[in-house]
Amino acid sequence: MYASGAFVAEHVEPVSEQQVQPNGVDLTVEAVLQQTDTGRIGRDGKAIGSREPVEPAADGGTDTFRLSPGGYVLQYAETISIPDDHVGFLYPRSSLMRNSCMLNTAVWDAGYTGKGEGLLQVHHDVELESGARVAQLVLADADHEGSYDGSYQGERVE
Ligand SMILES: O=c1ccn([C@H]2C[C@H](O)[C@@H](COP(=O)(O)OP(=O)(O)OP(=O)(O)O)O2)c(=O)[nH]1
Repeated sequence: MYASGAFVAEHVEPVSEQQVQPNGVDLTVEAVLQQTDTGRIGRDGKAIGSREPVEPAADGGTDTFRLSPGGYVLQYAETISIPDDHVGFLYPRSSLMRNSCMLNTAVWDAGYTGKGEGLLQVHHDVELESGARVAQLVLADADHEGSYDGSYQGERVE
């Protein structure tokens, strides 16, 4: 069973009322990166290629990422903590999809804490304001053996 948005909100920081949805919590854009060299997925390890930030344009006092078609790494602004007995899934906001963009995501493991990342595919020019809501995190009940102890534990958490 999926948890309510109010329950998910207890595991997202910071969170405003506007972000809390009936079934989940919206996450917002903190930064957009472009990969600049080769990464590697090996049998026993992996390496993430270097990335460079896309500089936002200052639009009447608001920072806006103006993105042309391509693949970008999007960094969320919120720290997520996936509680025991749950697994997290992230979906794009449908308005992003309706604007010819897609956010690709993976599994959010029980015990993970951090500010995660997603792959943003842009199929038509789009503008994303810094701090805009782009995705929704949901939590489902899940059995698990052990808790997340991988290389991304605590990422970007001060
Ligand atoms: O779209 C997603 C999905 C998950 N995560 C976070 C939560 C998850 O628990 C963590 C690690 O994901 P995964 O286990 O898939 O990473 P890996 O590639 O297997 O690396 P490692 O073995 O170091 O964990 O990344 C994201 O940032 N974005």
